[in-house]
Amino acid sequence: MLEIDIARKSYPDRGGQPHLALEALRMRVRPGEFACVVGPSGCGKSTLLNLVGGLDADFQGRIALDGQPPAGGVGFMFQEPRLMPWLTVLDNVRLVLGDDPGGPERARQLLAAMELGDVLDAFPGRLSGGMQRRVALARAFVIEPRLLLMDEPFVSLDAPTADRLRTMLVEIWRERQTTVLFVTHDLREALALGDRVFFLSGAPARVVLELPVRLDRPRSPANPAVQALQQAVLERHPELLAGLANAADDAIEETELEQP
Ligand SMILES: Nc1ncnc2c1ncn2[C@@H]1O[C@H](COP(=O)(O)OP(=O)(O)OP(=O)(O)O)[C@@H](O)[C@H]1O
Repeated sequence: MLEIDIARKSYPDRGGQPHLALEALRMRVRPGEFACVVGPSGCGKSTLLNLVGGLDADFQGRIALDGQPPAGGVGFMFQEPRLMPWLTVLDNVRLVLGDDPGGPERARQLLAAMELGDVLDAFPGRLSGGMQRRVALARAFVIEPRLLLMDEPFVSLDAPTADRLRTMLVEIWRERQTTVLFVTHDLREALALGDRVFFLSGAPARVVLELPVRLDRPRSPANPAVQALQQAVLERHPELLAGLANAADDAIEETELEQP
């Protein structure tokens, strides 16, 4: 179980005033659950992931994974793939493995599963944006993390590429039962991916709504059931609409594009 109880997280020095980013933020994520976090731009989503991943310890509160601070066994995937340009695809994934004897074989298998078996020796500069994200996805899973933190990993990709990556992510997640905390601006993406969606308020961010998603998988953001759920959420909680990038009008447009 991932337990997040953040009493306060503030940043110093904002025009002389401290900026209170998170306050009274509480979340519980079950083992193996795919949890999504949505919220307005700048509300503190990346801050939350940094605290959960132990990249920032300067906060008041408690974060525990199975009762312990979540040190080690935590994987990250960010908005940018953050690959080393001077290393090949295979070496980028092997880089995070340390001395793990089974690691290199696992790296090859994961890259093959990501349909990157033919470009193991290529350098990242030669790859498309979607391929680079697939390398980053393989790198995130190769350490077999207990917890995977994802910060808008599919942003700024075209829709079919992002969809394909989501499908691949859900496939590996289901095989491995990794606990995932996935941050996105896009409510439809959250509803397509998550077992549970946490909605954050504007700063100081706290959880204002927690929504279990019980739709069958596989789901895509364009799936009518996902769109209907999005509409239902926004009709019932119009206050959420203000801050979310994915306004209801977008959903209607996409539904029309889906018509035969
Ligand atoms: N190192 C820092 N020092 C000072 N203020 C910071 C720092 N990092 C973030 N902030 C501020 O804290 C707030 C939350 O930032 P954060 O990046 O966590 O939001 P976010 O929800 O991830 O944003 P976005 O949706 O734009 O990705 C913002 O107002 C930001 O300016």
